[in-house]
Amino acid sequence: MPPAQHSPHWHILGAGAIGSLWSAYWQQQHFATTVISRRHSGPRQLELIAPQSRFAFSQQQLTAVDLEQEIQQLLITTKAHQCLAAFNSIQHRLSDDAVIVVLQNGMAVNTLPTRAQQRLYAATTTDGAHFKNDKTLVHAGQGETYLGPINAYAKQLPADALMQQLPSALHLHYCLDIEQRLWRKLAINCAINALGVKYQCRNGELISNAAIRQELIDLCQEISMVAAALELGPWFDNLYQEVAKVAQLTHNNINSTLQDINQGKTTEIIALNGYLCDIAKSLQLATPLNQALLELVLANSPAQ
Ligand SMILES: NC(=O)C1=CN([C@@H]2O[C@H](COP(=O)(O)OP(=O)(O)OC[C@H]3O[C@@H](n4cnc5c(N)ncnc54)[C@H](OP(=O)(O)O)[C@@H]3O)[C@@H](O)[C@H]2O)C=CC1
Ligand SMILES: CC(C)(CO)C(=O)C(=O)O
Repeated sequence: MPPAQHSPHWHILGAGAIGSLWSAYWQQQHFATTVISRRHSGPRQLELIAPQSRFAFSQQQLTAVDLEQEIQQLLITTKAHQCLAAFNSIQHRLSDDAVIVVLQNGMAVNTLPTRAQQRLYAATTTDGAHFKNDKTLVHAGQGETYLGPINAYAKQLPADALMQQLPSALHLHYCLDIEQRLWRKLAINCAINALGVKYQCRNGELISNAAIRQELIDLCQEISMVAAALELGPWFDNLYQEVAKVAQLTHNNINSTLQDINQGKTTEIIALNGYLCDIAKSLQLATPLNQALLELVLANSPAQ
């Protein structure tokens, strides 16, 4: 079926696992999408294996140089440390009133030099997606995605106007406190990921092993201290309990930082514990546990 008339055309910058997942579901709804790739131009045939469905889809790929069309709607799903460079590579193609959604871990969304009337949103997800091979994408866990406005112009657009453009197969929630949600995810990742690297363990062992659990509790206290100084709210007061719930729910997971290291990839650690340590420093707070874990992960990572 051809794309519905007047349906939005989404460009996806960072078509790895999450970006391709969104592109698959958009295509299922017959929305036009274009993937902006660092390396390739041309079509790509893929298959999505999801909890409730399985279907073939294709991606139209273009490099930033080959882009001709003005971008009106942009989803950014690079890793956090890739976000600014990726954004800068396509800036000139963005319309003055483009809608930009940044879905990734960390806070890089706050560094993007958007123009005054561009609408900037951030999103955070507990969906799980990975490529089984070059052509097969797996939507491993149906999660929840929270999305909300970052700048004043985005706040002016009614939530429905944006939500009806997004894939209906995903569990999406519009929220006005998206910064708070990003911080929650950041705190959870700061607690789980580097410690998982230190002990080379799955998430569940962080709470089932008494010695590691004590380290996790201490780490959570340090993160809560920073959150308290930033007045992020009572959710962070019982951070260990929140982290333990996530570790339990994902007990069989190898966290994404450990996976990146195992695959020889650059990790997002600078955007996680690195970001937290920088904020703490600016508040004159000491975060020795986060700092030590940051250094440990960097020492185990390929060049950042
Ligand atoms: N996968 C998951 O289950 C989850 C992921 N997340 C978060 O979502 C974000 C995306 O994760 P994920 O999809 O797994 O990551 P991937 O590494 O699979 O995807 C990132 C993509 O960005 C591309 N990219 C990087 N720089 C550029 C650039 N300058 N121009 C164009 N493309 C670029 C990469 O392309 P190249 O091939 O060229 O490197 C890659 O395809 C991360 O922040 C992650 O933490 C959150 C929850 C779950
Ligand atoms: C929640 C958690 C820790 C699940 O593994 C994650 O987001 C990650 O691995 O980055």
